[in-house]
Amino acid sequence: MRASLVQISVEPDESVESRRRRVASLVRGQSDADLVVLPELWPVGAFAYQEFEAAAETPDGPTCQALSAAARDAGVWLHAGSVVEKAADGTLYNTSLVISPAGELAATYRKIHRFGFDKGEAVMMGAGRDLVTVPVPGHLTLGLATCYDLRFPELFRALADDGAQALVIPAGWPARRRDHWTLLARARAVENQAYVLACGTAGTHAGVEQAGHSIVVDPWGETLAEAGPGEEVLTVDLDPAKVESTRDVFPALKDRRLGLAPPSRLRD
Ligand SMILES: O=C(O)CCC(=O)C(=O)O
Repeated sequence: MRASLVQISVEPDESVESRRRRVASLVRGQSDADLVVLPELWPVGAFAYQEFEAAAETPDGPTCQALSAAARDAGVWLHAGSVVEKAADGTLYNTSLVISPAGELAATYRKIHRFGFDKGEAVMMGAGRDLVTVPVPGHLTLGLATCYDLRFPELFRALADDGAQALVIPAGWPARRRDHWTLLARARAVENQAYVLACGTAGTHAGVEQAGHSIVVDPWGETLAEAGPGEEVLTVDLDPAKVESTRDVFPALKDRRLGLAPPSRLRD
């Protein structure tokens, strides 16, 4: 399975509409891939809180339409990163879109852990509640998470329990915590014996310099590829058999002692 992570630069001098056109064209250029992954909230910028309301759309809105056409033209599965979703009741969500090679919206995932503590996304957006896995026929089963979710290992263990073999994490991770990003990406791969495909943004928006450094880690924890800080496409071949062989050769997941974890404590 060939995966291409498209690390997009998000800068304030480019409009949402022109970035959408540019990104659709970048996706069309990835027709050699089976799966293309984009970052978190790339249309508006993950830290452009003031613009969330104006940029909000439905899951099948303009970003989905532009990217569905691009996925169909390229013949790829597309994790289109996330958009600001406005639900029917007016609540905003940070929602990832997965589009099939036929250009159909195959899955959505609302970010469960909202970033910002007492401001930004944490107060402006609703929290997702559903785990989402997406089988890519003939390839790997994807487990979906977004940015700050990376800090919550229990989410990834639940995704692995649900059959995830590749953990796909679009992000808008700040440069000043770049070490956490790569460390946690590797940790999630090692502890779940799964591929990690973590796609971040480049550039600076809303005064927050982005880390870039998108990274692909294999189920043994080896970094297969890591981007630099700027706009870049990272292309990596993944071997679906490696997940099962790693779990067979080093069957640590079988040694779990269940019942030690506290019950789920999702905040509203
Ligand atoms: O956890 C972090 O350090 C960054 C998280 C973040 O930027 C986000 O979730 O948007």
